[in-house]
Amino acid sequence: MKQRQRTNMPLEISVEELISIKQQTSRSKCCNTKGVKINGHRVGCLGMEALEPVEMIEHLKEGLGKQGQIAHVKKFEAKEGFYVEIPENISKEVKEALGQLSITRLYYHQAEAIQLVLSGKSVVVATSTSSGKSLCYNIPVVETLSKSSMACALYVFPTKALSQDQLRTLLKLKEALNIPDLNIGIYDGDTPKEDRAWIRDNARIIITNPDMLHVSILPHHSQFQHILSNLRFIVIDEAHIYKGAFGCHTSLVLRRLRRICSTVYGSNPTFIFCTATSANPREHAMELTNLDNLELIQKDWSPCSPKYFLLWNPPLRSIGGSMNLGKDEKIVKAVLNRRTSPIMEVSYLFAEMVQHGLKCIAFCKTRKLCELVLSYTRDVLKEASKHLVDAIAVYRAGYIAEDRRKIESDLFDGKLRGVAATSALELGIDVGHIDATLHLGFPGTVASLWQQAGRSGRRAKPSLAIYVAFEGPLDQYFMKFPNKLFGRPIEHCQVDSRNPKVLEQHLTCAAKELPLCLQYDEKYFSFGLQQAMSALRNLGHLGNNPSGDLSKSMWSYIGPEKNPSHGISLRAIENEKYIVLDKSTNKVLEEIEESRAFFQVYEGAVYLNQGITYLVDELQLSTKTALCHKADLKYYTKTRDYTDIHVVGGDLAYPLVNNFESEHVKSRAQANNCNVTTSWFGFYKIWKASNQIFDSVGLSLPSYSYDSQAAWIRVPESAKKAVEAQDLVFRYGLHAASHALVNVAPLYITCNGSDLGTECANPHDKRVIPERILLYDRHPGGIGLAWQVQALFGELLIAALELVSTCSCVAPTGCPNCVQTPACDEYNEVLNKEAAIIILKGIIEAEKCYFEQRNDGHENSGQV
Ligand SMILES: Nc1ncnc2c1ncn2[C@@H]1O[C@H](COP(=O)(O)OP(=O)(O)OP(=O)(O)O)[C@@H](O)[C@H]1O
Repeated sequence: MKQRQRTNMPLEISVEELISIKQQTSRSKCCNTKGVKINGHRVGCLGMEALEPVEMIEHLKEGLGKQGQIAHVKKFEAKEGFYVEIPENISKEVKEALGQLSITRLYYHQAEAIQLVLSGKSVVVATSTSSGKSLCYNIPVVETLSKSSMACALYVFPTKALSQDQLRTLLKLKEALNIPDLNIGIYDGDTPKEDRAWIRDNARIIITNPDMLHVSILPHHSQFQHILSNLRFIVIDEAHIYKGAFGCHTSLVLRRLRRICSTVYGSNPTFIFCTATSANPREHAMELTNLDNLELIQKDWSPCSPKYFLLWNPPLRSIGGSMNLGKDEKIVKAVLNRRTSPIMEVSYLFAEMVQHGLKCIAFCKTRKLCELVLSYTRDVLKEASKHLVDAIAVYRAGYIAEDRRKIESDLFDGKLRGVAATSALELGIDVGHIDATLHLGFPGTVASLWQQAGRSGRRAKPSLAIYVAFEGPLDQYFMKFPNKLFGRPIEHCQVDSRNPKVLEQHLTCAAKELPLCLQYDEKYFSFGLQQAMSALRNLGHLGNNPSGDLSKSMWSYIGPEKNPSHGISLRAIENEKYIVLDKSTNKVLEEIEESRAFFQVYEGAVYLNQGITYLVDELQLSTKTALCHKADLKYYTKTRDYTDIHVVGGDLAYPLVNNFESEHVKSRAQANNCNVTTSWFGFYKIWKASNQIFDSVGLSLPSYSYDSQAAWIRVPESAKKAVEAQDLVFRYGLHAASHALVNVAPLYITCNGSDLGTECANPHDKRVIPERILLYDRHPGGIGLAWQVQALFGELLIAALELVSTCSCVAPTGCPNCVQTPACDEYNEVLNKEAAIIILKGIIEAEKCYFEQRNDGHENSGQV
């Protein structure tokens, strides 16, 4: 097959060029200048004309974006697809079936993947969103299964929604193929008990997830004899999801699966991985399975339409009228330096998209942000085009599965014109054509931003993506240096399958499934096997029969648990949930994980769901139920709480990287297991219109604890004294310095600001907080972030100092660009920027001195 050269270089367009393009071409189609006003500010237009993405950019320049919000426009040029004929070795029947689904030719990469798979090679396909990855596995699977009546396949998806989506696709293909005995079934937690035995015995394609493999299929593998003995293919789609702690667990589940297939059932299935683009797709897939060889396909030959990518910086606040600059110039300047709310900006943009016929997903980092964006967008639509108020919805975790399926299909059918969604919609669930995506803040990784933006323009039409910046340093950095964003390399997918703790956990499961044998099992579990097995023997979890030559080397599970897999969760999923019930309809509105419940529902809380306001009347702790009713309220509520971190010494979840010898800036930071406890003691009632607190109510709720990991460093006594010598309060400085580290962390490690927490000083709680800077992993159980932070602590301290000392803000409490963070448990109340600078300098100096002295000591003792 001959490859053709294509041009897909991104083209930079400056705002000035855009203006001149606008002047040369006709005026924007929408010339309704009246506009929607909220609180006296123009927040959108009244027009309803359908606009193409490029026209929308013009329209925004003339209207909503008039205050210079558009910091940059980048155009990704369209590229043509490179098609080839469906290979000759694909049967006439399969070709005809594909024809019925309008697939008459293949993209070059599809044909390449299919040929490799049919020749028995395992592959990883790492091409862009909507590049036809599903056919890379569906064609070889149906081709093989239609020829051999025994052959089977196992499909693994990370979510139930994706499994449902894939089932629909496969059923269409099966219908077109007309092979009645090609039974396909989903085997997950939602599969009714009465259907399970039939699926186990009859399905030739089973669609499942890693959790189900772990707790059900592998522990009861003999019940799956039919499929495991005939297993020809294992498909792992959306493989990029398997990273961090979840990836580590999944890799060990996949190794257990390979071992059982080969040792018990004599099958050696071909693996087909599909993944979003990452820096290391092949290495990542190999680490997930411990396969020696995998063919990589990453050159993408699918067509794509042009995409316009806008960077949108909310305007600086304007203060009108009778302002007396002379009176307190400093404070006025500080206020002037603040930008308007990115949440409002996204809401206005969302309304514009919907009004002008661009189907849109507004990606927000948290569930609460989704609800706020929906609610504010509806406020604009009420003024601009009332009939569209219900054409938008929220899509996020927490909603019951049935509600989410309804939103997916309404979006697909066009009943909905837009959704405000969390990353739950980032994965490839087919919601039909999307024209535009909005991104409220940087999602944490470039890979994730491209994945989200890839949800629009999936067919041949141009599309638009707008990234709206928060005031935080990372977002502002990208607004200032757009090329740093567009040129930023895609991150690696990190999996550490050698984590000894996780390996031991899965070895107990593996030994229960089939006795372990060092000689045979090292090829699945690598070199850590011997050490982990001996640890398990010492714990009394593995036992052998010493009488025979063979049985002596076979180690069975003899530990205390009947089903060891039941005690091991692959992802930090909480099983304990609170339900929120609408009293008047008895409808369950949401299920909230226990760790988050008391932030949202308590007696007197104002709770938002699909943009509707409810008042919580009662929280029943015994039944874990919050009862509420719809209420039109002019205020919202915010809990008052504090979080204590108890660092547990010794036993590390992840091995400590001894960064004394590494290339990183040296520091004595440590990473330890920790216990995080949140206590709630009250809540504020705050007027929506003015953001003014008007009431404070006490609360008595049980505290909530979870285990995680933290990285921390001690503050030297000299730094504390230096702060106090300036008449500054140490705890204010410590709090601000800790925030600065949280703010710079996403520049160095793959995470969101909200993934990491720190010890936040509470204005009403005068307890002494430990003299340390500590960053902890906010995910119950931890996802390995503390370990990454610990290795980079030296760099983070230097970057934090630079951030705070170069920030031009003048208020003692700093600004969101330096020491404030939206993730602060204490609403950024107890902060002091000047003291933070002294503390950060003090730690950096102390660490430098320590290592210099250490080096001198080594040299003096003859060591280098
Ligand atoms: N060879 C082809 N010819 C025409 N259309 C195709 C071809 N291959 C795939 N498509 C269409 O492209 C769309 C996207 O395909 P698919 O969902 O498989 O992409 P994907 O890469 O798996 O997407 P995601 O990254 O979101 O998971 C589908 O509508 C599919 O029918």
